[in-house]
Amino acid sequence: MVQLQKVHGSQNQFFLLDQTQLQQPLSEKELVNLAQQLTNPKIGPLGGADGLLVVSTSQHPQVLGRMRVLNADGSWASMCGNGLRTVGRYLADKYQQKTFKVETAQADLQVSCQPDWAPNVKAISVEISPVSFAAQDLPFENLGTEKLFNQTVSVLDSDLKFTAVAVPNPHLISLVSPAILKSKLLEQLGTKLNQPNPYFPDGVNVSFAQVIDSSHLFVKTFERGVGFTNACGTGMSAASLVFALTQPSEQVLEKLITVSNPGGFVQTRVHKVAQGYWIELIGNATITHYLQTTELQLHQAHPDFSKWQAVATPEDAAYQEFIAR
Ligand SMILES: N[C@@H](CCC[C@H](N)C(=O)O)C(=O)O
Repeated sequence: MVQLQKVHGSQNQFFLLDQTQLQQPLSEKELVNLAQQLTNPKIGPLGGADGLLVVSTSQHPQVLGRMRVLNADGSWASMCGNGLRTVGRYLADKYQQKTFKVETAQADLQVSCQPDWAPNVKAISVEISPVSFAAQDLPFENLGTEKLFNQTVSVLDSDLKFTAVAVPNPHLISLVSPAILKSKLLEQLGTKLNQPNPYFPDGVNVSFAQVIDSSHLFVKTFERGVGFTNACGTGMSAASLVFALTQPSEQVLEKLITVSNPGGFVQTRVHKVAQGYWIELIGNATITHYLQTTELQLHQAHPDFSKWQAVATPEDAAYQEFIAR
């Protein structure tokens, strides 16, 4: 039998598959198909999810494992902050280690177990990096600039100021008023920029952030390859960086920021180093269910999810109680 997990970070939901359990690891094509089917709310188990996290071995020295990320639509993502916390927890449990690195598409990133936020609410801190503002790293084009930093862009909106930043997955961030946050604009922009468009050829995660005070943001994200999610870890990290850099009078660098989101909250800290910036992202890493299936099922073009066994853990109830408080 093979065991998968259903996990979440701030209720950004994923299935987690450790390919090292399999006699024959899934091919790239099989992984894409599995992600599309598992995450589909109409046919996937447990109401689907936002993505599939794929764990495998890493050949890099001093690294505990490798994480790859598939969005719900089957596109690959170069990074996932909420996902890395849950993969970090998985590897911490598997290898009984508290501080280690995980290989991701562009970098080996630091993970460290934190004290539980509450009984049955495990917390993990992860490194979000590398950070780049260069157009070719998102990529974006036809916006009349090589770097989009706190600028209006008439083809996107006449008033809002945008920053484009790769962490390293691509994000477009705007600090907005509560009225804009409530409007349809985020959905309209997210939809426009995640279908074929002249500006972001690979799509982009779009986040609106409301500054609540100098140590508190609220961030909502329309994700590339998914749509609205309860939270986007890299989006909240990117928004914290944009807040720190565009509002220097708030002196946010190196300080803990609480970032609320529709699924709960995380904490971030923006660090300035010689090479630029990196962001620390701290938040829950919750296992909601263990799923059992056969290796044969995973290789099927149309897995029969009615044959998969799901066992709930007490962790989601604990998380819900924690955020309600
Ligand atoms: N939810 C994630 C980001 C997942 C990938 C993203 N949709 C992309 O395509 O870049 C997070 O927590 O960071």
